[in-house]
Amino acid sequence: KDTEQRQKLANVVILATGGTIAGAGASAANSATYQAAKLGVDKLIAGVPELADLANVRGEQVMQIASESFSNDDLLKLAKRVAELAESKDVDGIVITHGTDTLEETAYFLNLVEKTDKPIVVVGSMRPGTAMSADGMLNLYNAVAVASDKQSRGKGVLVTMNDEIQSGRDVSKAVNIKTEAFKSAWGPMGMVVEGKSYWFRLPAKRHTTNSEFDIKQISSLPQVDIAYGYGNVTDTAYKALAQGGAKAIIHAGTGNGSVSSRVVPALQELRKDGVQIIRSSHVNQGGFVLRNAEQPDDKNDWVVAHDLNPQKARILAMVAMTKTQDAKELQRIFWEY
Ligand SMILES: NC(=O)C[C@H](N)C(=O)O
Repeated sequence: KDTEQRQKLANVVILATGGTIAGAGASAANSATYQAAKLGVDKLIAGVPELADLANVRGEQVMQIASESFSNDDLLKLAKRVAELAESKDVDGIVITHGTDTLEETAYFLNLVEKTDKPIVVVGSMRPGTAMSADGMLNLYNAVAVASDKQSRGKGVLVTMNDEIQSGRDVSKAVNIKTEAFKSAWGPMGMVVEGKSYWFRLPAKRHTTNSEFDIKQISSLPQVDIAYGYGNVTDTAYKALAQGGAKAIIHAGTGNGSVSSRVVPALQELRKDGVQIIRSSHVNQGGFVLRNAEQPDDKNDWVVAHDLNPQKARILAMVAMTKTQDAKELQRIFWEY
């Protein structure tokens, strides 16, 4: 392309972290059996030559891992690099290729801590590039399309999977074997079709430039762990997590974040010892925990996670606890973000 045409296109940086979108299987029939995090970012970009029609694209390999192994240090490393790039005058948008298992956690983390209105789009795939009907190429094409579109600015961190534009706050991996894997209880924000975005909704919760959190002020994250609620549950896991150093425990509760009578006394004790107790729900898609329903949260000084699933509640608790150790203040943050 001539220089004049190139100058008109947006500059998009692709930060690669691994996942199935960079995966490879033994044969084209292997859609589910393969190794994640094999291909480098240059190969990913070379695999979709049409990206050059959308933007001036360059890649950086930030890490090369399957996303189930993502650590808090990895989150910080990635978020700090995103912040540096977002400040650069010659970057208009950022795409992050990521494994789908914890993609919803990273997208929400970035949504909370990046102080920019430039588009940040997180993307993955359900099938490796070597499989028949691989979904990574189109997902990546859509991510670059959204990241280079001025309309995407100021809408928080976005996720492009299966032709949909989802809010990084709301979206969650709800299905693990289909390409239609990512859903939000509140619906997608828009669609991308043939490189063009169509928008229908805006996020109502605080994010990015309107967030009180800033990655530049965060150098470490407190330990927050999750324990699961089910019939016949005991308090063993909760006590062990606290003993292991958890500053907050997310209760991945049944229904409305309900807590078994066998577990309640231990959680009241742990709260007295300074551990934050955050009631979330593990119902698939559409958990919604009400304060003082099911449990007397005011009396116990516990927090409810609102509509955040347990893994997203962990992210918000870690970020919030870089600023406050007060349960009432944590609750305000859980309502607002
Ligand atoms: N589809 C995927 O990307 C799954 C993979 N285990 C990952 O999260 O890295």
